[in-house]
Amino acid sequence: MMLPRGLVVSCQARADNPLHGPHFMGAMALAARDGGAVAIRANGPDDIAAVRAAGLPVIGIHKVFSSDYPVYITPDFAAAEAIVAAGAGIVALDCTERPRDGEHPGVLVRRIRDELGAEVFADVSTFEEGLKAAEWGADYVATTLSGYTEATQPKPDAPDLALLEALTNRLEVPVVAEGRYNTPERVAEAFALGAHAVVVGTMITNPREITRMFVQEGVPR
Ligand SMILES: CC(=O)N[C@H](C=O)[C@@H](O)[C@H](O)[C@H](O)COP(=O)(O)O
Repeated sequence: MMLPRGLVVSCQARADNPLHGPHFMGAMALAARDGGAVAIRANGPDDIAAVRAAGLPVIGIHKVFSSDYPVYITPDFAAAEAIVAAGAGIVALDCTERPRDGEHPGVLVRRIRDELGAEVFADVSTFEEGLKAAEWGADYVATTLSGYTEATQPKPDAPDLALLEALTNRLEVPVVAEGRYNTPERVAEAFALGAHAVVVGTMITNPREITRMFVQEGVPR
């Protein structure tokens, strides 16, 4: 198992974010490592190649947006291949069975393991999706997509601890908590419920959103 127990920091910034680009994401990864992160989650070959310099295991994703399909996190085999070539030892992908421009997630899980020799990190939104992903052979199951699929909307402010607990109670594979874990207390709660690791993104690596939160919640109107 490549992913140690502990805190994973997601270092991602979209094109509209002033911190977009491998230079900034590489620096974020070094900061996260120095702060005690055990692994980095990053998007796309360029950022993945840059965050590798931190020397931690990399959970790679490849976001490919489409106007026709809802699935965008590593939707096909070519996307997975590109991020493994860039240095991701673990490939995260959308394991919901929603329509996608790519292979069925069960096929992707098998091919990523067999043909690319990488571990598979299944991003799911429901208990049933988590069970299926584990059956397909995923190495980790994560709550990443809870709040982001039709079945789980509207998106709550809090993380989906109920889903986390249901999965940790049932599955043998390590379960990872991800999505809206934005305080140390919430991270601690996830470990108490049996999470193997917790992924934190926005609240560590997105200063624009952090600033927005301080302004919205702290500054009188
Ligand atoms: C749904 C989706 O596309 N999630 C993405 C997955 O990589 C990222 O945008 C999130 O930032 C990440 O999951 C971490 O979550 P949070 O930023 O809430 O700590």
